[in-house]
Amino acid sequence: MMKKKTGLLVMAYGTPRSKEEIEPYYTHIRHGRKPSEEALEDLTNRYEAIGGISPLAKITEDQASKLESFLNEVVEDREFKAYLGLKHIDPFIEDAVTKMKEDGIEEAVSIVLAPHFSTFSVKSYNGRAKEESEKINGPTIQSVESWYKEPKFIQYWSNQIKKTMEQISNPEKSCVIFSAHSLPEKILQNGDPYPEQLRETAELIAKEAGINQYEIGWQSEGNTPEPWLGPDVQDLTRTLFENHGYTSIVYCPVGFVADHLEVLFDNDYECKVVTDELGIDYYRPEMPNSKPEFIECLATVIQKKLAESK
Ligand SMILES: CC1=C(CCC(=O)O)c2cc3nc(cc4[nH]c(cc5[nH]c(cc1n2)c(C)c5CCC(=O)O)c(CCC(=O)O)c4C)C(CCC(=O)O)=C3C
Ligand SMILES: [Fe+2]
Repeated sequence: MMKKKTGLLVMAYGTPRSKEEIEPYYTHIRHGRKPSEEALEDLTNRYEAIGGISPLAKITEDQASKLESFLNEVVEDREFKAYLGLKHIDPFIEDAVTKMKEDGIEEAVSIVLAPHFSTFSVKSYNGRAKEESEKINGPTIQSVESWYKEPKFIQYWSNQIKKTMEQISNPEKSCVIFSAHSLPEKILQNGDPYPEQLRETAELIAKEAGINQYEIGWQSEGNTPEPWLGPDVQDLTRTLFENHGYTSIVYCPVGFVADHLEVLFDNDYECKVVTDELGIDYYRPEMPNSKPEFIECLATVIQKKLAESK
């Protein structure tokens, strides 16, 4: 059978690969404005605290290449080639689209390695990809908009929670916090679906895992004067302890898919400072990374997208 060559555009946030790359990366996040010495030092120290640099670069590459292999095993009529396109560091999203064009790819499918749609995140990834392909008369791109309720994703987290609950001696006094990256509250004015999608993910996972003590929290908010979505996971931990006397908290940062700064620092360090202070137990199930069941989940999402246009 003739296999249709298909570009697999895998988009992700990106991370510095060395200490030297922290400044240009941070400058890109800040729309070209250099960070102050102080802000740069603060970010460098946070990377230092998780081992010098983030494991994210390697994990993202691994996720993309495993997804390519998996799809090539299960899909008979296509030959996928993965292209990594990053938001804040090279290879940028535009670089990936250009490369696909150079490689003679006419048809592509894209996915963002973040489950929930927001105008701040997924919309800008997909917009940049489309804009570039229009500019260079490049491949047509079918974009996955969100995959926060894909049953295999729900299954992944519910299995992780069940495993964690087995380690807890009195699970009836535990609470699960489902979280995602906070965004400026102004997204709500335009009816952004992001908070509702996180709520839906949480409800589906809780039902599947058979838990009824859970809350939604927000984490990693930016350092700007405008209001951000709350409650913040650290504040929420204190409130939950005061109101319910929970003896353990299970942090599930379901808005992310890998071990990176937001999880390894904002959860594993910052939230743990709070649970230690309160004298309660901290749990954080394993992130999906490139575990086979997660790669299969992403492949299913891609296959469903491609089936829509048949
Ligand atoms: C929605 C969202 C996701 C999830 C969806 C997605 O994955 O797309 C995400 C993921 C990530 N964010 C990351 C890193 C950073 N994000 C920052 C700053 C910001 N993030 C924002 C949003 C998001 N970020 C926003 C609104 C800002 C404020 C500046 C702005 O308006 O754009 C800053 C600046 C300093 C600071 O504030 O800490 C850093 C270093 C890393 C890599 C970690 C690593 O290297 O291990 C990852 C996966
Ligand atoms: Fe971020």
